[in-house]
Amino acid sequence: MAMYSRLPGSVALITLQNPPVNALSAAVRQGIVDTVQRALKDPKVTSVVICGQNGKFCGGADIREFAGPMLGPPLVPMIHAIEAVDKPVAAAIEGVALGGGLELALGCHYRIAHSKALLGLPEVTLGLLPGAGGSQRLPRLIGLTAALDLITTGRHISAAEALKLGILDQVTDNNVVDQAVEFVRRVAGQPLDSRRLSTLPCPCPPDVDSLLDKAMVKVRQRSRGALAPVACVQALMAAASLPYTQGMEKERDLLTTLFNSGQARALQYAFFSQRVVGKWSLPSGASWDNSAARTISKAAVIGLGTMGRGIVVALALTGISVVAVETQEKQLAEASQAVPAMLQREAGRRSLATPPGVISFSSNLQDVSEVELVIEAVFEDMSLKLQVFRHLTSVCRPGTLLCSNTSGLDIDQLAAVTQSPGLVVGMHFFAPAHVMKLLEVVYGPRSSPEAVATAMQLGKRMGKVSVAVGNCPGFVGNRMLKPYLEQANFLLEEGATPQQVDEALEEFGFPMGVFRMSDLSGLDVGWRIRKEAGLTGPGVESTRTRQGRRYSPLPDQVCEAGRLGQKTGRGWYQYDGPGGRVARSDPWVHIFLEAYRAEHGLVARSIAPEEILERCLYALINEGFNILQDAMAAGPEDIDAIYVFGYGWPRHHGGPMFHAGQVGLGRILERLQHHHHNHPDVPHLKPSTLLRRLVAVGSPPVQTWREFINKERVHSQL
Ligand SMILES: C/C=C(\C)C(=O)SCCNC(=O)CCNC(=O)[C@H](O)C(C)(C)COP(=O)(O)OP(=O)(O)OC[C@H]1O[C@@H](n2cnc3c(N)ncnc32)[C@H](O)[C@@H]1OP(=O)(O)O
Repeated sequence: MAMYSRLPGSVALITLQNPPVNALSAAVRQGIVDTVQRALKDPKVTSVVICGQNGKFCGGADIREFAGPMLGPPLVPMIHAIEAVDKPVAAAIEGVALGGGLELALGCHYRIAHSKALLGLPEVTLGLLPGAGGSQRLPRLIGLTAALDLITTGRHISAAEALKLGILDQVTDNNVVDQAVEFVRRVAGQPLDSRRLSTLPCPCPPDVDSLLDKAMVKVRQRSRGALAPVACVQALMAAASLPYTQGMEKERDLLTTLFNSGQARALQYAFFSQRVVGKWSLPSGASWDNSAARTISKAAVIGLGTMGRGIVVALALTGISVVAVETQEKQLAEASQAVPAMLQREAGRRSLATPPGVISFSSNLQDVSEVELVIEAVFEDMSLKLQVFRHLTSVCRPGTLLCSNTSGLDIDQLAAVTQSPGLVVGMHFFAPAHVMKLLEVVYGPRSSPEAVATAMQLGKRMGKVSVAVGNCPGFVGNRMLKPYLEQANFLLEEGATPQQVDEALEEFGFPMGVFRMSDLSGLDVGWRIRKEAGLTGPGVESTRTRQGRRYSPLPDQVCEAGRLGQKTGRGWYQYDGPGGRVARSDPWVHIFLEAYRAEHGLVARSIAPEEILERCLYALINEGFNILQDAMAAGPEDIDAIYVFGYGWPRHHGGPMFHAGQVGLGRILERLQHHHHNHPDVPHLKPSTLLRRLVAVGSPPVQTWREFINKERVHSQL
């Protein structure tokens, strides 16, 4: 809806009303159309101000409406009608002007914003382009180069930057509506022609073709396979070369194509799943709205390796004071140099609302006695972690939350050695911990709702997408990674090369294929885990069946050859030297694979990219269904957010579970059955019961799975 009021004097005020972000729903658009007409017809009104209720101008088109048929007045003619008004119209921008919200403001003749407002055209992040005239008006206002940047990245900019770019006419620290009213009173009667952006030419640099070509190359590299960034560049090409009306036709055609693409649906799903995971719930019934979180102001981190350092920085960036503990003197000395530098760099990169927290370094575990929360980030070794937890429970004051940054060990085992098992949770960060957006908050059977709520809220304060997950080996992300890695190794045994596997996955949209990624992370990480699991190491027979299932000793043998990935300059690829970044095919690997196949009597066959994708992705997806079935994730959105924010799953494919729905659950089931038939010794390929149940009831949409699973559980079908 939109409210109309006549302010003393001659200004009409139109207030958008659709909490929480005044999205442009059908009712709001109808309200705008009606109130603008009213202002136009009222001879006593000489100027108009448009603002939003509750300190937010407008968060853009109502994304929830995209799933249904278009109702109510369309945005484009509505904005044209505002631009055509012969009385000055100003947008009074507070909070946000995003997407259609900014496009509405661009249709106004003037834009006045509060200094804390954020502006942007983030449609590209939803698989769309600024299709309410934004792709044609913005470049006419700020020039092609700046518009390319804003529209293809979708980034939000501050009012100060918007003023500098020429998007805003005025920025104020005072009441923005009062300022806008004063502004329009001042300009009433002045000619409006030059204020109608659709009538202006688009300022372009002399090398416009080369600029557009470079922009196209850049967007294709940045998000391989994504349609929207490419369409954004195409729309801006039209703005640079065509009259406004034809540019708008191009904008409409491109938008229609994008709207009908699976990618837009996937990206909009990803937008909502990011928000769904914040509304967490546990099988016990504890949830975000019935569990109180503690606000942490003083924390400690134990262990200052790569992960520990990143966690210290992430905490300090939120204003939390941190005691950083490392018992090895050399590591402590290095960390006390490196961490402040990391903090300074990162604080400089973000404009921090609060000053960073103070960090103190210590080699003494006793120094954590006064903190409210401890995050243990020592080496991934259960006996070492147990030792640390026993020590912590004796030195920390009662009520201190004890968290472990384990990537897959049993949280309950750690809780068992403490005096308050309810105050123990996992906080699984991803490297580098101060940069990566994902945090898995792991609850054990005894973790209290308060401990989970506190860890979830702390994650949010650190700017993370925090997802509550159950306590099982590997939790959610790494548990699903296991069958994916396993399939990749089996494909090498059967005839593929690391490059072929990586190329298929990168073509799908992963920034890095599985072997390139393993080289980056270090091959010894998985090697150590397999040794601990008794799968490899001295005394273990070198067969291709271990613990009753197919096993590939290939990655162990690569490690045994001293090839641990980028850090040793050799792994699945070769690099310029230790620490090198550019992966090149290595003849050693090809000879090694041939010798391995010959030793085991394997005949290499040619494997199509489709099979590579099916084997790797469907095995991973199948494990996702097992996780949902075991109630280790509350819903498919949780799994998808984990994969998008922590594992490089291409956002335009929504996440593994969403992708399964897009491909068709029947098809996934059929292909898993096919591959399991061919590889009966691979349990990960055996279709999960949940997948079968979903197919049996007609493959309902992903948004309904959560409810379905809960019902099935009640009726003991799972
Ligand atoms: C063509 C396409 C056109 C013309 C478009 O305009 S597409 C839409 C472009 N706009 C955006 O992409 C903005 C999306 N929203 C955001 O980025 C953020 O929500 C925000 C910056 C506006 C506010 O952030 P924050 O304060 O953190 O709040 P939440 O993100 O949690 O959002 C609160 C609830 O509002 C819902 N929401 C937000 N924006 C929209 C929208 N455009 N349409 C519908 N609903 C929206 C969001 O889902 C939250 O809902 P709940 O989870 O509370 O139910």
